[in-house]
Amino acid sequence: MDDLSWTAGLTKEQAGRYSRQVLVQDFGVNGQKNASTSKVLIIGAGGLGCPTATYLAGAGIGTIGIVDYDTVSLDNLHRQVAHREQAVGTSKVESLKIMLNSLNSSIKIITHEATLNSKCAMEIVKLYDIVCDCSDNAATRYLINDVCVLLDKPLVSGSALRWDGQLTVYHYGKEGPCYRCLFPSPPDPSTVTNCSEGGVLGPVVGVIGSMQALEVLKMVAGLPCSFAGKLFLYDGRSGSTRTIVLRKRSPRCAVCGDEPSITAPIDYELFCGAGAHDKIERIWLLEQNERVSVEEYRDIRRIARPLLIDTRPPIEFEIAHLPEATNITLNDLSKLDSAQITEKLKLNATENDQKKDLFVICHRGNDSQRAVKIIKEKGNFEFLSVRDVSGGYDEWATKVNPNFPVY
Ligand SMILES: Nc1ncnc2c1ncn2[C@@H]1O[C@H](COP(=O)(O)OP(=O)(O)OP(=O)(O)O)[C@@H](O)[C@H]1O
Repeated sequence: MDDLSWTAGLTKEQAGRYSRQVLVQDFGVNGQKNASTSKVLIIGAGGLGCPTATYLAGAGIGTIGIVDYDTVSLDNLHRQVAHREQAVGTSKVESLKIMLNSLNSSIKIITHEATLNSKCAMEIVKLYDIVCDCSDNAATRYLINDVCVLLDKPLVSGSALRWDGQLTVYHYGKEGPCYRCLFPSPPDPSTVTNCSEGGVLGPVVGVIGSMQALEVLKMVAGLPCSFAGKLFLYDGRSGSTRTIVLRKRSPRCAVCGDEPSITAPIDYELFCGAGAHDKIERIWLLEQNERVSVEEYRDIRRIARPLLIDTRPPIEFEIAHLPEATNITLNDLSKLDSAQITEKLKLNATENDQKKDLFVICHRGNDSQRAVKIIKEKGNFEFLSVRDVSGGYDEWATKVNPNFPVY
């Protein structure tokens, strides 16, 4: 009788090494066997890539590919925990490979010391089953997204800045949106910042990178992903988390829509504009008390359906309003209690258990400020934040949608 007949397909070495995760219900022997034949690509060997790769190597993912063009610098070490002082000045992919090999010599590590760009991305990505975006700039995010759609690969995407982190799984399951469905056009460089400007705390990238690894392990075990079609937000400062249900795939998306115009990688530096490199989107990282500009509100409603109160008189509401708006005048707002306001907003049944951000809009941005004050004074409100849209419908018509009727 050989070893395999009584270890249900795991070798003696595997059964011993991975026993503590094989014992986990729903992961089990099947998850472990799948892990050993899976090929996962990690793009970016930095703050997110280090923890993601480390946990995947520890878990026994059979083949791990790493792409990065950069060298380790001293100011990387506080968060890029796989790199050591002696690696400063040397290639990040080599430094990470050395660490992963020392953790688990039974897996294969493939290094791609290169800038992932339109020329090489298809050739590299097609070698793998699952892709982790651990990069830090808009051009690379669009590139990875498009290539994953074109090659039909699931994409586990993370980002982090200052105290905050985000995670989502794109292009997994038929209805899930891709990055481009949510952000058809690149962020305005003036509204974004990066870690070298804004800073980032090491444990925040540790949390998000670890979660990226966990989503990969669920995929290889054939379990549902927790964040396909959802955006996980982590505020490390307050310790709070929330999960937003994202919009479904857009039939008009340029890459995954019904009639895609992008059928091969494009020029992403050009698409994102000069200076887009090393940028990270700032959406959802707004301070709680900030008013939102009409452009910010436009970006927020692109990725989720927000709750919106429109305080204008009913006759003006009838002329035109945003589809998500509920009409509650200032007068009515002052008479209603918090529960009645919530009831009027008719929280979406599938998101009932989730707290949401509430926005208020009016004609020019004056009443909306009063409304925010009134709602906050009531206390006990059910919302994560209450903010108004600065400039109201007037600015919406000038800066976002020139077809919106002005009166
Ligand atoms: N197109 C790309 N091809 C290959 N690697 C990339 C690409 N875009 C970003 N990266 C890599 O992704 C990693 C992101 O890591 P991280 O966000 O921690 O920032 P960093 O560039 O190492 O540090 P800092 O922003 O502090 O200078 C970096 O190592 C970067 O070189």
